[in-house]
Amino acid sequence: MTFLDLSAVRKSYGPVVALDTVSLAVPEGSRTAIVGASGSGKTTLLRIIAGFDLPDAGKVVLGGQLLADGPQAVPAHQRGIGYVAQDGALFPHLRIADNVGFGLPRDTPQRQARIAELMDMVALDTAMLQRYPHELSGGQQQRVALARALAQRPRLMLLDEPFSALDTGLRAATRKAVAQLLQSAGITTILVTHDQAEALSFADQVAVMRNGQLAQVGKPLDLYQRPADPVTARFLGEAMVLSAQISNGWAECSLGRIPVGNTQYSGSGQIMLRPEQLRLEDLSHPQALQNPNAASRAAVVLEADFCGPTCEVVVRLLHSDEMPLRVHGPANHVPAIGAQVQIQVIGQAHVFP
Ligand SMILES: Nc1ncnc2c1ncn2[C@@H]1O[C@H](COP(=O)(O)OP(=O)(O)OP(=O)(O)O)[C@@H](O)[C@H]1O
Repeated sequence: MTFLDLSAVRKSYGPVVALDTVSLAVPEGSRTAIVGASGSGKTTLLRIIAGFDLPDAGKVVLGGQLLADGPQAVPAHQRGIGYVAQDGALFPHLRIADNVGFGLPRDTPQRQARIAELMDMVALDTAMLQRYPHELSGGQQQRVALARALAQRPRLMLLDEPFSALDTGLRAATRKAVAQLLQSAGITTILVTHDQAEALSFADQVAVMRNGQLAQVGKPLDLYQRPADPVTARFLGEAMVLSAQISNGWAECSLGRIPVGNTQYSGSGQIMLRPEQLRLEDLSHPQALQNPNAASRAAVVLEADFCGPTCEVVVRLLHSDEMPLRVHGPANHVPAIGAQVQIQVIGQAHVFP
């Protein structure tokens, strides 16, 4: 069931169109990630949902309540929406206890118990309550910011790049913990990020923004495997886009014949393969020689970089003027520069509609 419904929301700052007729349905209890390049309108959209900015036109409805109809709007503090900013925005001069309890009534016997309960929810030790924000790590500060937002028992939680200041390991762990916490509390959540991997792993719905519009909205796997266009494809991860002649469920391209997923289309078009769909095989491998696409898939290694668990190899097809292709291979087999190899294609290619 739709919990947050945005319809035809528009917002301009002078001549800059920040949001251009954005409509989005967010199901109750779900996690939606809004992902897009810098300046695409993500923060503007979040601020309009929170009530910090007003739309020029369009409606914002939450749980059946009309929050904004153009510039007619319910004020931010009456919306029941939690907001966690990029830097956590904790009050530096207040101890953690007062940061977490900032919006809670003072002088009530329940206050301390509620603060302790919130610390427990975000898996922080209550021994930290007497410290100041600068005495906590970045990840701990983000959890305090989340606890402060949860204190209001929000109907909807908005997270604006809350993990971006954390280093890689802490970032993934904090993201996972926050996702689990919000899911178990049943709080509908919207995460804004410019990190596509973060969006794909956090959310059950991903909305890709481009130039103030939603380019595509869908489930993470659907968007990754079946992007609407090459720009969205490349935004969500590495993608190889090849010209092809498509008919009867097959694409003829510089890599030979490849089965395609969406078979309705026929004619000339473009197909996409992800790097994990390509493998390199030694040309002397018996399977390589038997492959009917053997000639078109022969390639020479241009670059091979060892990257820890994998190696990244750039190859050029021997019998085509196709741009060099990037392949992720196992780290225990880094091919030599100049070696001749054969490309294996795994699974189906995606045809751009
Ligand atoms: N207060 C403002 N005054 C004027 N222009 C603004 C204002 N806020 C945002 N903009 C413009 O609106 C557009 C969308 O900005 P927004 O901050 O929503 O993008 P974003 O996708 O969140 O970007 P980033 O990832 O860099 O935070 C940009 O062109 C930005 O310059």
